[in-house]
Amino acid sequence: MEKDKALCIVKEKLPNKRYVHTLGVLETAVNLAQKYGVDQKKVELAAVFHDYAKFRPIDEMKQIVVNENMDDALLLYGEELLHGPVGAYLVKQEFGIKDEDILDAIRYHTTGRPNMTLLEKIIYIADYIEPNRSFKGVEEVRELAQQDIDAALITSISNTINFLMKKKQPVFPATLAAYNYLILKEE
Ligand SMILES: Nc1ncnc2c1ncn2[C@@H]1O[C@H](COP(=O)(O)OP(=O)(O)O)[C@@H](O)[C@H]1O
Ligand SMILES: [Fe+2]
Repeated sequence: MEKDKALCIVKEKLPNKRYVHTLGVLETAVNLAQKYGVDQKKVELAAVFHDYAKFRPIDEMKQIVVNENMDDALLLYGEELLHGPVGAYLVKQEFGIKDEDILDAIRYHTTGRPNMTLLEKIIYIADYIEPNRSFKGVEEVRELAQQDIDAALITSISNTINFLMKKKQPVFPATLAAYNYLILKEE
């Protein structure tokens, strides 16, 4: 599918603010893909569709997790975790996007996981640092992303874990595993 067609599809599904966020992720991800040498077409589709399912009814997303035998843990760590895996499922079903690299980047964009592909890392980081984001610590990750994508990932994942812990919210195990994987690899 062409990027412009994908953009038309998500524009219909997302409120304007989320669509503008998606455009920011697209621009940032394409930039990182050029820097790190990742297929531009794959990065474009993964970026445009990453939040495709964000505004689906929670019950519908939970039903898909159950019916499609996805990881049960997705039902236990907060509703925010549903839209990645469900989005990957829906873009395959509805638009015939079968490229597993693209689907994985959509699937894991919220939680991360150990041993992420470069495409997954780029979507994760682009989601975190796109120009419309303005939270404490974002500038440091923007700078790291230009030097060392793994360093950017360690900082953003660690910020997210800290953020969840401060609010006494549960942390999805794959996110902790992603952090450990990156730290152990550094040594
Ligand atoms: N590892 C995690 N475990 C549990 N909840 C998480 C985790 N990572 C992110 N979240 C929740 O998901 C929200 C962000 O989802 P994400 O897909 O990264 O962003 P977006 O809002 O752009 O869709 C966070 O605000 C947080 O509440
Ligand atoms: Fe998201």
